[in-house]
Amino acid sequence: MIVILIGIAGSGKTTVGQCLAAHLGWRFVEGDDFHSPANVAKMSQGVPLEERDRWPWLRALRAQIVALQQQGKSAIITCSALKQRYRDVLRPDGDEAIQFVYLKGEAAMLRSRLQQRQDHFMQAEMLDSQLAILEEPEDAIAVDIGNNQTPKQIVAAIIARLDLPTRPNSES
Ligand SMILES: Nc1ncnc2c1ncn2[C@@H]1O[C@H](COP(=O)(O)OP(=O)(O)O)[C@@H](O)[C@H]1O
Ligand SMILES: O=C(O)[C@H](O)[C@@H](O)[C@H](O)[C@H](O)COP(=O)(O)O
Repeated sequence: MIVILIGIAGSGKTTVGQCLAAHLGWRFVEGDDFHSPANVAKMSQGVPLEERDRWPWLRALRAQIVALQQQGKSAIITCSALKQRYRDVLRPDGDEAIQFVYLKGEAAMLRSRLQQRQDHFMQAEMLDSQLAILEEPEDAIAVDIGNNQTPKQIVAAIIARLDLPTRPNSES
């Protein structure tokens, strides 16, 4: 099974995704690693990506998903995937073995997190552009990330909502 954590920058895709993958003993695939150097340079300068910048990135991630499925591997993947047509690249055929989990949080909290986050090309100034293009997914399981929930609590909520197996010897 492939679980794709989606949402606005700062929603915790990487943090929660690493925690969830460790808990399940699954691979973790960071979607941001599939950006071209040109995309990273653009975002580092505070310039939001355009559609044409996103297609190669999304297609590369899709290729990774297909490769994982061919190898019979389960994985947690992160990708903002803010628009329906981006999600359709990642899951073109409605494959039920690929599940989107939308980390849903309020803009003020996301902004404050991005202001505090260090060493990342995506700065807080980019938040408004992300909020502007977000198409709230109808094809995802939405998980609330508010109320000061810890990553572990959010992981537990995802596991419960998706009815995922937990390893007997994994830490909670
Ligand atoms: N549940 C949480 N509670 C508090 N801080 C969090 C939580 N999840 C993520 N963070 C912090 O918020 C920032 C953004 O998280 P990150 O995982 O990078 O989000 P994304 O990958 O969606 O952009 C990071 O500094 C991270 O440590
Ligand atoms: O972790 C984050 O801060 C975000 O996920 C971030 O890296 C970014 O959102 C995309 O990778 C860019 O693509 P979009 O402009 O399509 O979100």
